[in-house]
Amino acid sequence: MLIDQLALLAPERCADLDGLRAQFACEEQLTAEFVRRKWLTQLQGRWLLRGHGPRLIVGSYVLVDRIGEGGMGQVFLARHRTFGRPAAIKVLRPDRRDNRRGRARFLREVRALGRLDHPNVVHAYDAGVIGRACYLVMEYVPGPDLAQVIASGERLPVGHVCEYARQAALGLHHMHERGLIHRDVKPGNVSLAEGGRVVKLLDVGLVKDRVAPDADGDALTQAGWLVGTADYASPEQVLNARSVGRRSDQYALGCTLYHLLAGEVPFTGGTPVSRALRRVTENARPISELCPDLPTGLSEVVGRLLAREPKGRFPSALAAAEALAPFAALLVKAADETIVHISTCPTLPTLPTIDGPAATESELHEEPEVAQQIGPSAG
Ligand SMILES: Nc1ncnc2c1ncn2[C@@H]1O[C@H](COP(=O)(O)OP(=O)(O)OP(=O)(O)O)[C@@H](O)[C@H]1O
Repeated sequence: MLIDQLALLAPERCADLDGLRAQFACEEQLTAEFVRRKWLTQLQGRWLLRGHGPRLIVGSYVLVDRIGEGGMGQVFLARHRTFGRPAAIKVLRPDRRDNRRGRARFLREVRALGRLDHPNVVHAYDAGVIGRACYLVMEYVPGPDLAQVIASGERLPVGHVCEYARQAALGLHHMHERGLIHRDVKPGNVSLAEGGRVVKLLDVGLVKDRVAPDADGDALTQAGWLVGTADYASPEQVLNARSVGRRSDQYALGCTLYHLLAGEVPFTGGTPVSRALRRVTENARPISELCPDLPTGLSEVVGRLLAREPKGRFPSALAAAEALAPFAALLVKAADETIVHISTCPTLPTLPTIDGPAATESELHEEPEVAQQIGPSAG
């Protein structure tokens, strides 16, 4: 049976299998029963029923469920087949596979992550190609990400926000030391792990490699700030994506920090493009006008991160982290409980687990669009 061959069931379930097999006429019914019992996820059930079971296996991992999709990739929750540890697998989107830029951006993320090793940057475990599908296996970061926190309407304590920004700055410093510029720092790319205690920078697909620039110059990301989110891009990135430097990441981090503290981005109103252009000619409204109760000195730190000229910012992301430390440490020391109370964020999606909700009959028979695209027979 395919389920056995793929070793999809947890070992403790296998003891009950013979009895169950006797009760069901065919493998399809048995698969549906496994999903009903939550021994298989809905994704696994759907793909098995559509005959795409083998595509659930990606290298040493088995796909568990779909986490989300970005401009470049579809991201899946997966489990190591031997060790059982979770991982996130990003697969280049089917519509990008024949696109030179799409592939280049994906491979750029793979190469960049392979050079990084820092607690505040998502770890890469593995990468590979199956058929035409490139994939990247990463540390699974359960979240929520800071965009989800903002969307939930929950206003985090200032100390927590500063600690998150401090850790993100340390992650950026590590990247900068290795010649990489993130270029897409925004709340959605800053995610939380370990119950909200640890920040992880995600999605380094727009990274600029100062050590080994791409053969096609920087044409790959000329529109980088548009690809990223215009509300967080630095003035120099708005003017010319090629001119970004390490301090551009500080500006984007400053916008992220501002958004978390004030509940809005530094420039509001108008269109995304008009907001981005205003950044070139205007200073951000001082955060102290929106948040008069911030601790003394924090507004200056935010203002320095948001300096229009890069030379007005901190000399390094490490210096920015050090400047944020006094505002972060005060509250982080006192917090020995989970920092972000996910249950109080009503809009956060439930992340899929093997014990997710049971599938409905119609969901089980949905066309597994993604499955068509993964695996040796996809190409
Ligand atoms: N290592 C990871 N662990 C858990 N979730 C992840 C991981 N990497 C990405 N994700 C989630 O998967 C989804 C898609 O991520 P991805 O990085 O592909 O795109 P994005 O940042 O949403 O968009 P874009 O690539 O266009 O900037 C997001 O919800 C992201 O939070």
